[in-house]
Amino acid sequence: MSDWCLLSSACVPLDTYWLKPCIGTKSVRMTECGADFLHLDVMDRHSVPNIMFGHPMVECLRNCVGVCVCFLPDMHVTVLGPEQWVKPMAGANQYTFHPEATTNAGNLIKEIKESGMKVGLAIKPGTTVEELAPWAGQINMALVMTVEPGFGGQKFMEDMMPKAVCFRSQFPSLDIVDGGVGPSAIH
Ligand SMILES: O=C(CO)[C@@H](O)[C@H](O)COP(=O)(O)O
Repeated sequence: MSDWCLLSSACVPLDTYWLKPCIGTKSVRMTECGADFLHLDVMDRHSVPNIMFGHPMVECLRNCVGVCVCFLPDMHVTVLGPEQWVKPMAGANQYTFHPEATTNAGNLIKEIKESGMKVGLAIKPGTTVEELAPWAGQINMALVMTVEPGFGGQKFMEDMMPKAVCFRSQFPSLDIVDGGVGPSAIH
């Protein structure tokens, strides 16, 4: 038997040591610059072709950010079976899911509220306002996606604006757009 071995050090980016210098510091900076809350994209590769954040991140971020600023994360959950992550994410401020990903949006809204979180409903570019409207009276945020979910840095889809305008006129406190919002999109 040979007498050597390789030593591999685990780098789990889910403790404050790893998070604080990157996401933690950036989150604090965004809040100091005027962001009202943090929007954390949760992706599972099945619902969108990307993987991002998991529920342990809520706790870790709270530990490294919460001491400095008011920690109000909105978890934008773009996964198959969004029901399964409600309890693990119960420390977040808001749980935003896609009605396209569940067969029982009404029940999920109830579960999220019972877990002490606000409710957001997000619609992909291909989903109509009509699919979200029936829930408008029960939610805190309607997220009209202005990019296809999955990646940051995409171009703002101007043709989604009629949906936002429609929500703003019917439910003045609700609509918000997500994706590609930068100086060129704000006019
Ligand atoms: O939910 C998503 C993408 O799936 C969005 O939240 C984007 O992550 C927004 O990124 P930017 O367009 O602002 O870079």
